[in-house]
Amino acid sequence: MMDAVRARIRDVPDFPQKGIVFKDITPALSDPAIFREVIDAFIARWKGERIHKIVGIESRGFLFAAPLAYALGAGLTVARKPGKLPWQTIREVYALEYGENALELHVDAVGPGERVLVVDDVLATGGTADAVGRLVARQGAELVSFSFLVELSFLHGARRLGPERVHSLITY
Ligand SMILES: O=P(O)(O)OC[C@H]1O[C@H](OP(=O)(O)OP(=O)(O)O)[C@H](O)[C@@H]1O
Ligand SMILES: Nc1ncnc2[nH]cnc12
Repeated sequence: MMDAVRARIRDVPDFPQKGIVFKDITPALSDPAIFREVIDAFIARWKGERIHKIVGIESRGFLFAAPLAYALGAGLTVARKPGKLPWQTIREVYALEYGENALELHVDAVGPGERVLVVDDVLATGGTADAVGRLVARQGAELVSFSFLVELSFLHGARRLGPERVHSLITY
């Protein structure tokens, strides 16, 4: 299981800067059978978990959050880079494997009583997902888990997020 998907994720050395080995997921998306296998695996993990809303993280997280929300019958919302969301927002700053950034969420994106799943393509240091977890918590929603296609375990992002609330389809 997942071996065919793993085979379609390629390493790109020194992208976007020297010393980073970038996991390029685009070959896994462009093959229809592989893309289906990925989305079906996310669905299999989260169906029956009463997820009310999925937060997709800009930008590659959107690719998985949207079909998963559709399949689960959950709502979809987005955590975006600063200045992209038109309504009133809250913001959290975070350090990335390569730099620093911030993410925003609409104030009414999630709220009390909602079971929320945060979805992204890659878990590296966990800084990005942790920031989104803080945004969700600030709005009083219940953060059920974080779910990723790829986890780079040597960067210990799961330790940072809390291993019991981290799910990954493929681990390196
Ligand atoms: O665990 P971390 O160390 O925080 O890194 C993981 C994040 O980095 C990448 O996003 P990036 O900021 O490159 O944005 P993109 O998806 O728009 O390319 C990736 O898609 C994750 O969101
Ligand atoms: N090495 C990596 N490959 C792909 N996405 C990433 N996001 C952060 N680090 C990454």
